Amino acid sequence: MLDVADVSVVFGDTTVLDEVSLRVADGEIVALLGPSGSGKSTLLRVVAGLVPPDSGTVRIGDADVTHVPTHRRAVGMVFQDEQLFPHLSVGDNVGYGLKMQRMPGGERTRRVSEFLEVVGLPGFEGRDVGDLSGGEAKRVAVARSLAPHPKVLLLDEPLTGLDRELHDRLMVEIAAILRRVGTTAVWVTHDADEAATVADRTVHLGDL
Ligand SMILES: Nc1ncnc2c1ncn2[C@@H]1O[C@H](COP(=O)(O)OP(=O)(O)OP(=O)(O)O)[C@@H](O)[C@H]1O
Repeated sequence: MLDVADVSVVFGDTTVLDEVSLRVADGEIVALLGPSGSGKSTLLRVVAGLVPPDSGTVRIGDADVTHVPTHRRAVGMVFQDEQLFPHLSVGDNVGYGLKMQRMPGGERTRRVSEFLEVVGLPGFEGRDVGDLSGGEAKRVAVARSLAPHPKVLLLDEPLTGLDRELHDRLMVEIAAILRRVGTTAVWVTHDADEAATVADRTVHLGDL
């Protein structure tokens, strides 16, 4: 589903990614481990189309997307400091990407409620995001990223900054959601235990 081949990224005179290759099968969850500054976020940003590689290719499904803009790559993202749109309801947050895709209102409403159910928050459409707990907000962010049916989901240390108990609970919950949906995902983490819990396979950036 995802095929990163010989990707290099150079910032100034520093080579951050040096001919990195990574393949992720359909429905597979891969954990990407590596020390701080090793280029994990940069690799996700290349897959997302936010950083153009200096060389190499990115394929998603059957398509070479190396030069395709982010919004046409069918990639979902969940970041560490994920911010929901504070001025939008929970439902409008989850439906945001669908609106961008110009999905008609009725279908959008159904898709939003489907994904709020998927993340265990049925009926939360009208809630104010400011009233959500940290765990609920994170699950809304996951619903928002999954609702447009991304071909690949990229998670960049999605649980960093949460207290241990919430971290451990959400780690299990989110991994179960991704499995249920059959999502193909790359999950960046510093934490080898988190990697072992959430992923089908763990890769170390230094080995790629
Ligand atoms: N746009 C940029 N311009 C210049 N240097 C950058 C840019 N983005 C990242 N870097 C540098 O590239 C290196 C890799 O950064 P990256 O964020 O990919 O690492 P990481 O493995 O995700 O780190 P962490 O685990 O700390 O988040 C770092 O040295 C960083 O300072």
